[in-house]
Amino acid sequence: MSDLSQKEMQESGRLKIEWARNYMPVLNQIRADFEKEKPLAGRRIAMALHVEAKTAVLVETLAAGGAEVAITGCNPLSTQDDVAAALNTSENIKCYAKYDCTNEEYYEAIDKVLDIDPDITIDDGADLIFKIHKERRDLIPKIIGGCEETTTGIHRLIGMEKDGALEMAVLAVNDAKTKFLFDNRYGTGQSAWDGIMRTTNLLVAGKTVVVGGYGWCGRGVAMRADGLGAEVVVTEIDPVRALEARMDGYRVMPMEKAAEIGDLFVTTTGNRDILTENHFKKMKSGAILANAGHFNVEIDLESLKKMASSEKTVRRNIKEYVVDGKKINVLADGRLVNLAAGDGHPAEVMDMSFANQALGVKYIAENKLAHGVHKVPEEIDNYVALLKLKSMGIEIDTLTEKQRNYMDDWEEGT
Ligand SMILES: NC(=O)c1ccc[n+]([C@@H]2O[C@H](COP(=O)([O-])OP(=O)(O)OC[C@H]3O[C@@H](n4cnc5c(N)ncnc54)[C@H](O)[C@@H]3O)[C@@H](O)[C@H]2O)c1
Ligand SMILES: N[C@@H](CCSC[C@H]1O[C@@H](n2cnc3c(=O)[nH]cnc32)[C@H](O)[C@@H]1O)C(=O)O
Repeated sequence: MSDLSQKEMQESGRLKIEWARNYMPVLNQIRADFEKEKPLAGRRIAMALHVEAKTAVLVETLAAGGAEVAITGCNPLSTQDDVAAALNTSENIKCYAKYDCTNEEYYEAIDKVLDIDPDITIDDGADLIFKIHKERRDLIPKIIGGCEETTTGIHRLIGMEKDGALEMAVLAVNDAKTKFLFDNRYGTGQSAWDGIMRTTNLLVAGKTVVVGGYGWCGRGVAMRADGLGAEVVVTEIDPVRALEARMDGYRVMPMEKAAEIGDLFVTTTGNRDILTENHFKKMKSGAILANAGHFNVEIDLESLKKMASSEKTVRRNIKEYVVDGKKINVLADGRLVNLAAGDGHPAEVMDMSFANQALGVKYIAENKLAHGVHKVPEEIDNYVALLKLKSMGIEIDTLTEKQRNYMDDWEEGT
């Protein structure tokens, strides 16, 4: 990509954005409404999201609503530089993201985004909010609210709220039904496999796939592995989820045991140390490890590096570590395999996630929210679902008055 001229980069990014936009009907409807109503006129929005085509469609929707937007990445390996270049040609949008940036560059870009002096933030992992609370506290009085895209980000913000440390309102976008039921499950289910398959060019059928965590992402990853012909093993720490995995037809066991039989491991927990030294020692030669959860600590790379007698890149986005003469392959440096080694979720699911973001930002702009973590209002969730159904040409029934009364009536029996 770096061999392309700036103009070619912009054109390549623009084509990607147009392609994604064609499959994001809900966000397109919201954009049309925003263009007419300008609900974000005069607003300054700071964003840290994966900078790729679908995110660009969201950014342009917010700008169409009248906002000035500054954006950077939320993962050093998920930025697509051509999309970033295209965004920088749009009016009222400034993009600071860069693929494969150093830690220093990553946080410098976060600072640049915050220099817009935001009244609204949009995060994926709460990087902006943490920076604001720790180092840019002068910004706090002007901020009217923020949106958080992902499960782990919300867990941490709730932690901050409990400690009395959260000094702004945040909308928990991940927890909207039209987000996590589709994005985390069907999105991660498809895009993690897309990333793994395009990176390895190997067959999934006949392999033993170990999925770490059976939350919404884990369910999607397990379901699609099953569909591709793998034998699926799930590891969990939550007894109810472990039971669900078993009843959904998968084998359940501790990672200690799964490590011995897995060909391919996918972590989806949002936690750390899911695959560690003990497990690496037990793995078969040729084992492939990928992370589709949160940061690059689900796979304990530090230990793996220490244990390995050698380490080399054997294919783009695959690092082979030799441990006791066995080859252990890690995809995308343990970062999100769907974004760092793929193009992220399909446009149709990001359509709903980002519709919640756009309407969430409008909601923050129009309501004075108290400090703390707030739910996305049910009306927004249902509106997104209805628009999506409409775009798919699907109609549903509505309750009659008689049915409504019957459901609530405690006096009606058999
Ligand atoms: N790759 C992506 O594009 C993508 C998309 C959505 C969410 N996420 C991220 O993926 C992670 C999971 O999200 P989710 O919505 O599925 O969350 P979730 O809370 O529904 O699921 C996480 C599961 O992991 C389990 N778990 C925790 N520690 C474990 C351990 N040590 N061993 C085994 N299981 C363990 C939990 O019990 C839970 O069932 C989060 O970090 C989220 O931010 C990634
Ligand atoms: N910033 C952290 C957090 C995990 S990202 C997980 C989030 O990424 C979002 N996501 C997945 N695919 C895409 C995409 O293609 N574009 C933008 N966001 C995406 C998805 O909504 C999910 O909640 C990290 O990079 O490690």
